[in-house]
Amino acid sequence: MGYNQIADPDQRRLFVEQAVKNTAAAYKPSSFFDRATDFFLDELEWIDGNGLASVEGYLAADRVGRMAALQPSQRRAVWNIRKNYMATRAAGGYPYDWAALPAAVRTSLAADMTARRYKHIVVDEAQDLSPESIRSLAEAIPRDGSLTLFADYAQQIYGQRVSWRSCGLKVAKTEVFLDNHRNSPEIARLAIAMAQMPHFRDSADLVEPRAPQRAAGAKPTLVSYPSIEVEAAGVAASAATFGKVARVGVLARTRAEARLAVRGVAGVRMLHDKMQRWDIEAGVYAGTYHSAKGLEFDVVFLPFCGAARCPDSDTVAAFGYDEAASRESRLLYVGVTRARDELIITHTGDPTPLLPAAESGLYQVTT
Ligand SMILES: Nc1ncnc2c1ncn2[C@@H]1O[C@H](COP(=O)(O)OP(=O)(O)OP(=O)(O)O)[C@@H](O)[C@H]1O
Repeated sequence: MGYNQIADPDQRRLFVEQAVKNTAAAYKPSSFFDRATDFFLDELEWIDGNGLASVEGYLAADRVGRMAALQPSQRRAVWNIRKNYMATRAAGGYPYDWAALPAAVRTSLAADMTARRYKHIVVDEAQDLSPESIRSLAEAIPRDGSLTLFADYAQQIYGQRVSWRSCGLKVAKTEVFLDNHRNSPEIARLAIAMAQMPHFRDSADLVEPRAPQRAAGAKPTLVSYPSIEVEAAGVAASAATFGKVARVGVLARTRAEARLAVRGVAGVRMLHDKMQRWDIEAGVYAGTYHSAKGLEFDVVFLPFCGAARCPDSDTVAAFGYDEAASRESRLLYVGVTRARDELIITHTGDPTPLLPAAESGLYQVTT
């Protein structure tokens, strides 16, 4: 398998768009095929992530999450899109995409009788691995080896919404980590309240942390602004001030939003997904919630948490409100739990309904 045989996400999107058009042409006109490409991308990724190799298996599979269940005829249409996509992709010179790799790895390993290279595998941030990825790792170790996964289900942020318990593996031992040594009690209290909100809860895999271990600090601050421009300028000015003495994270949904909220701040370091190392000194760091996964800051700003922008309208259009709310609140949860001492959440207009209300007593509210 060569690296250049794997379709990258942009190529995958183009091939899927084409496959939706090709498949729709064989059906009577139906609004089903007008759904956002993100919806089809997500559904195909879910099929691969669960290792579903036949239409019967797909028709019988339960889907975790809040999206309205697809009708059997719609699932058959998705399966036809998948077949068309795979053929179009292969004809384009790409026998694989990233979602298809775990199944391909499993097939290779099943035929590979040579000694396994690693006896023990440890994975951090495993909540976003699909069942098929976990199975492929389990098959990469010898019978007397071990696979250890560290995962926080509340931080599952790559939309697949799979339960890692559904891998069918024999679990030798489960250890639950309940202590929170990172967040101040006030920040942890907000995170716990978020995890208890109805749109957040949807899985037995969620473990609620116990009361925080650290000394008391300040309540998270909720700041209201009259416009997005004033909000961005306000965040940039405060982040620059805090950044002289502390590690400050400015986290948003997109890089563009994060950049907007630190415009004009000298020496900002942008976070990115593939960071190999992370500077530990004081300063302002900015990036997406995704890129902040696993990191921590003394002070965190979460700008643009107004109801008009959160949940994101494109995500709502692709997946429906309930599923979008569930996904987006996990992103916010990752942002909230990056903060050690100070958390400043800002919004224009009403605050997002994905956070506990301004009147909950969990914040200092300022305008
Ligand atoms: N037993 C402990 N006593 C004091 N501090 C601790 C202890 N364990 C961890 N910490 C501190 O708590 C913070 C969070 O720890 P760590 O990064 O291991 O958590 P995590 O579960 O990987 O977090 P996440 O998955 O949310 O990124 C770190 O600053 C770490 O130094």
